[in-house]
Amino acid sequence: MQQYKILAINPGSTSTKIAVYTNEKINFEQVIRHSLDELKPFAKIYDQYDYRLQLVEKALADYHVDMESLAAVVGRGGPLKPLASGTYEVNETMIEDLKRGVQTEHASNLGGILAKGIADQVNIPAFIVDPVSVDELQPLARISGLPDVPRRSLFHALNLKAVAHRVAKDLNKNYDELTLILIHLGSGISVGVQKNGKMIDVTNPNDLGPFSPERAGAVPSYGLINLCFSGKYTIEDIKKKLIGNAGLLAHLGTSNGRDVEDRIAAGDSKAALVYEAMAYQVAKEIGAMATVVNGQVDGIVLTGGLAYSAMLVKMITARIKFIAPVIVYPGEDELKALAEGALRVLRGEEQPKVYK
Ligand SMILES: Nc1ncnc2c1ncn2[C@@H]1O[C@H](COP(=O)(O)OP(=O)(O)O)[C@@H](O)[C@H]1O
Ligand SMILES: CCCC(=O)OP(=O)(O)O
Repeated sequence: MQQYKILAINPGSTSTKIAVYTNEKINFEQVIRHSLDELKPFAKIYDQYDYRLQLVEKALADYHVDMESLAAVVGRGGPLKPLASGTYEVNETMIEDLKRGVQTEHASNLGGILAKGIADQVNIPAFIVDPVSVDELQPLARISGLPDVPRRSLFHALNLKAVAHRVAKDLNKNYDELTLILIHLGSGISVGVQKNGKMIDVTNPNDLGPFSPERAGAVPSYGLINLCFSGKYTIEDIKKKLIGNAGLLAHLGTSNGRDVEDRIAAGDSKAALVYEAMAYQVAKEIGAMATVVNGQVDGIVLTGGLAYSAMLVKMITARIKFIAPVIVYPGEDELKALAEGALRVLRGEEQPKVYK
């Protein structure tokens, strides 16, 4: 069997995760952490490019990776223009959109740019897979109460699509025939419903749905308007308040689920209330998504870091198990999902999509 060595890069807000795979087998994985102080000098996400590139190149050198041995480099895709699910070859149009953050600033905008920067050094293709702007919303799901503020499809597409494929395989069912409610329980929380292989409705963890360890989710709009026009905050302050300094962190001073559970075990009633409120909001959103498909749900899938928490999974499950069986796939394997997306193209199983 032909051997393809692939470098996968997943830039997050405080880390850059990299891994090298030979076909489906991992050779090594490294999480490069970035402290707030290290990132402070960079006004925009793209300004971090050289800094992160050097760290990735150093990691490759430390692991003695011969760049000439790579068949492709693949990065997590950012909030590009709304697009279909799949693997895309990184092109100049994409690079321009990633640089300027065409929909919004997000660390994942660096994924495709870093992949291309490294791939070009050895003349191999660079790809992204299932970027956060995968958009398969049905028309009904796009309408909000304000015509000039439509609902947008921005979510943990890479992890949720990969997990949906895993569920189909494990249940021995056809991916396209399953109806699943899929929930990424990470530092942000996405809740979506997938029917016939398409995520027909989903909450953007940065502006809708449940609150999460670091983000506000949907907040009462009147209160938010008053906050915005109080004169106390700039637009950047408000964005940071909603995305990064909200949720568990705002209520409890930590975004770490394990710390919250330790506090609950020690009798902290505020921690218990807030943690249960997060589970309650997740469950409510799952209930809402069940109505999208008239309750005809094959499975509810909990994934992401917080799905390791037996306590949280129990609290959510108690409220939703009447809808459909609950399936738990803790953690995320986005690096593997990236490598697999690149492999499908290298093996000719899938045509790379072209970003326009
Ligand atoms: N065993 C655990 N118990 C409780 N919370 C956990 C556990 N493992 C991870 N978490 C929490 O999961 C969250 C991070 O999830 P993750 O999927 O890694 O995030 P991201 O979406 O940012 O990649 C953090 O709040 C972390 O504290
Ligand atoms: C923009 C939606 C996806 C998302 O929130 O990703 P992160 O949790 O990695 O910021």
